[in-house]
Formats: sequence, structure tokens, C-alpha cells
Amino acid sequence: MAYITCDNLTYSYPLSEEPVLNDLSFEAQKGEFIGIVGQNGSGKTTFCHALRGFAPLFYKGEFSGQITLAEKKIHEMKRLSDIADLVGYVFQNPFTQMSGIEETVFQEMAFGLENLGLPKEKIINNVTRTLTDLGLTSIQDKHPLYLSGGQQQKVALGSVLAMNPEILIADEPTSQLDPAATKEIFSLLKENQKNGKTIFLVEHKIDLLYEYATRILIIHEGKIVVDDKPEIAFLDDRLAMFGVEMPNILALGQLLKETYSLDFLPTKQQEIEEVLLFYRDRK
Ligand SMILES: Nc1ncnc2c1ncn2[C@@H]1O[C@H](COP(=O)(O)OP(=O)(O)OP(=O)(O)O)[C@@H](O)[C@H]1O
Repeated sequence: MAYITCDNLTYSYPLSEEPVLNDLSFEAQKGEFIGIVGQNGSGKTTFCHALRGFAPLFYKGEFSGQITLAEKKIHEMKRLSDIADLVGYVFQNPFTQMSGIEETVFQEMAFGLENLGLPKEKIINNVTRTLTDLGLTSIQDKHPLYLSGGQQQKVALGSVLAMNPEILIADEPTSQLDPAATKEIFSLLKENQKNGKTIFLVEHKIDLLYEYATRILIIHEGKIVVDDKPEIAFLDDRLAMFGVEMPNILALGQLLKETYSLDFLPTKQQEIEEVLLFYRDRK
């Protein structure tokens, strides 16, 4: 059995007229880095909420189908706390994530670990490591509510990473970060994946998803319409219809293939450089 399975998920929020998830099925193995893309309102966030039981447990509404994460039947779960140590969730808006009661960044990042009842020494180790990973050590004594949007976003992510969950679901966790910090976060997520964690990342930054994800899901009208390796998913003929752009590397690869009548499509930066150098040196 796959590590994660979703069978025929159909879900409507209490006030939605149509289902937001529409007979959606999917499975994943442990250690995948799954990028989720699709146009606004296609159901990406809702799919993430369903994965960790928030829809319907928190949002209510009508739900049918089955979800299993690491053999836990999420659709039969009665309390969200039942999977608090298995699934970490990073909200689109960091403000939603903040406890609102902790007075320093350090305490904020320790909050979830304390709720899990971990020993003090482990809490201190995890938080200290995460602060270093995210370059937040210098602001560890600041009040979380007096940080910039980007800093808050890093703290929100850190408070989840500190819990070291096996499955990490992050909804646009870099939306308020500059390009350098965004890349750092992608690298950190990649490191987590290499350590065996399973990552779900909702993102509009497709160039980075192309570089880091191992698999891409395109969601359209509540269904997964494309599910493949990035170099195949992002070549789908229907991308424009699904409101998804092609990564720059692939667009450039296609242009080179056309220009030089190549018998292959360069899909990596290194291949593109090799083609360019080859034709430059022939001149
Ligand atoms: N709490 C809610 N109650 C009712 N409808 C909701 C709720 N949250 C989202 N929706 C609706 O569900 C649909 C899917 O929304 P969702 O946020 O899952 O899409 P998305 O693909 O993540 O969009 P975006 O890229 O804009 O974040 C939209 O029509 C949205 O208006």
C-alpha cells in the first residue's frame, strides 16, 4: 500500500454550491517532493486541508472518500490532534499560524513542541537547530508580531519544521520572501525530502518547483488533471487552459530545439548551456 492514498475525494464547504474537490484520487510514496499548481480557486489549498483532515473536521461541509497517511485513516479521524506529530502544515498567511500568545520568536517556535509534550532539552535542541537553518538566530528574542512579513513567514515555517513532521504541507510559504530567501527555503525543503520527509508544496513559482520538486500535480476545478515528473507535467499541451505557465528552462529548451532542429529537447540548464556553447563554437 502507498504511504499516502486519497480515494475519490469529494468535498464541499458549508456554503459552496458546487463541490470544491471533485472525485479526486491520488497516491504518493514516502520521500516525494510534490509541487501543487493550478489557477486561483482551483482547489489547491482545499486539497491540502483535506489531506490533513482540516476539511471537513474544522471547516465542516460535506466530505466523501478516503484518505490514508502512513496507515492512519484520516477520514475516520475524530480530532485534528491525532496527527499533530505526523503532519506539519504551513499556512498561506503566516499570521494565521502565529499562536498570538508567545512573546519571543524562540517561544513561538517552541509552542508546537511543547503541545506535543516533548522533553525540554529536545525542544531547545530542535528550536535552536531550526533557528540556525532559517538564519533567524539574531531575532530569536524579538516579539513575533513585530517582525516583517518575510520574517514572520520564516518563523511560521520554522515552528512547523522544528516539530520535524514526516509529512510537510506548505501553502505558498515563500510568498513574502525575497528571491534569495525563497531559494534558501526551497533548499531547506529539499534537504528535508532527502532526509526521507514527504513534502507537499503549493506554489506559483514554477521555475523553482521545476528545479526542486520530484513530481507535479496540476489541479483544475477540484481534480488532479496532470500528475507527472516536472519535465513531463510542464510540457502538457493544456497548461494554458489550466492557468499554469511553462518554466523558463523548458520554454528556452523548446526554442533551441526549434531554432537548431535538435533531435532532443534540452530540459536542464546544463543541457541548454551545452547546446549554446556547441553552436557558438561552430561559428
Ligand atoms: N472556507 C471556505 N468556505 C467556502 N468556500 C471556500 C472556502 N475556502 C475556499 N473556498 C472556495 O473554494 C474554492 C477553492 O479554493 P482554494 O483556496 O482551495 O483554491 P486555491 O487553488 O488554493 O486558490 P489560490 O491559488 O487563490 O489560493 C474557491 O472557489 C474558494 O472560493
